[in-house]
Amino acid sequence: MKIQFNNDREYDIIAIGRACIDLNAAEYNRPMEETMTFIKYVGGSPANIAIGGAKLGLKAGFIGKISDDQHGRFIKKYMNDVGIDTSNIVVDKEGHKVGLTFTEIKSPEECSILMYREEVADLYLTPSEVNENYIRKSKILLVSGTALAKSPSREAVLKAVALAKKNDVKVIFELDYRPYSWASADETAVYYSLVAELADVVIGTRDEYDVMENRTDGKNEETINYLFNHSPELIVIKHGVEGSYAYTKSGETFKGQAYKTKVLKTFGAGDSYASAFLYALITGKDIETALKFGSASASIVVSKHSSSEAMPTVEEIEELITVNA
Ligand SMILES: Nc1ncnc2c1ncn2[C@@H]1O[C@H](COP(=O)(O)OP(=O)(O)O)[C@@H](O)[C@H]1O
Ligand SMILES: O=C(O)C[C@@H](O)[C@H](O)C(=O)COP(=O)(O)O
Repeated sequence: MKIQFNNDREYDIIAIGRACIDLNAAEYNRPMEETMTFIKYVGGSPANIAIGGAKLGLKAGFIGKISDDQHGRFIKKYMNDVGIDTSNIVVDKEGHKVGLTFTEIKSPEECSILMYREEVADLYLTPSEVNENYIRKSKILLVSGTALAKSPSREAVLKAVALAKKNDVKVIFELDYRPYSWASADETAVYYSLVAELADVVIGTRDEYDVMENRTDGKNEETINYLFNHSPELIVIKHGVEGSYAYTKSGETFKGQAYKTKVLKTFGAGDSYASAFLYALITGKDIETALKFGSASASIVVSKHSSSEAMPTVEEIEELITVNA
């Protein structure tokens, strides 16, 4: 099965949500309390996915809100420099700052992130800052679940999803669950299921689907039976190093294997996976190949220091797949 996209569109992918700052521990194998130096990168899951896509050659755009300061300008310049259209990134005029994510690398297996997301600019994106004329130019609208955590960003995203559906733009919902911004598990489940039911493709980890279903120990079969009663035609459920599954509405199941690598840190896997998986779908590859692209991209990024800057090229991904064939 292949997903059909509108090929007459100027953009391959427009992402909506946060563009932030990652501060990744420069010193490895120690807790954050003992980490004194951090290296700055652009971060934020949807920004990382757009950056990954642009590095693979996709024409990408971004809808979001950044701070009117040095960090906001750094983000915009970086995104421009990698070829992302930033015309629909709004600069906040009310003093809201971009989110910061500090990362801790205690060991390759034991990594964590610490997010500073109080009153962040991205959650102040308003519906009036979402433009139909922009969204209609894209094949895909990539929605990050975190952008649903608070109003007015929540309504801005719901407007974007409605406009995408009206204009035959495929809605890809990356569950991207970050507990920090949400008021309660019930609220998260309400908005996650609302958007998942409207999306064409849903991507998330098993744990994130449990958040959507407001349960623990959920089963993939139950998740797909529920979602295939609604709009989704493709559902991707990731299981960390155990690999990932793609399910199609027509009843096929595909399994993607993780590629072994020398892991430096575990974060960045999900965003690199999503960008390469979507790249493969957009360029007409089949789902099995898309799973390989996602897994290979993630394998490359977990072996490097950043999430955004480390995003691989098509050649690097293809080489890894070939070596492991
Ligand atoms: N330690 C690892 N080594 C190699 N590949 C990995 C590793 N961890 C994850 N991956 C790859 O990244 C994909 C997404 O990882 P996962 O941890 O499920 O997502 P997230 O980062 O969103 O939590 C996996 O399906 C796998 O292909
Ligand atoms: O999404 C964020 O705001 C933080 C990211 O930029 C950070 O690099 C990260 O945690 C990525 O992890 P992933 O979701 O496993 O790809």
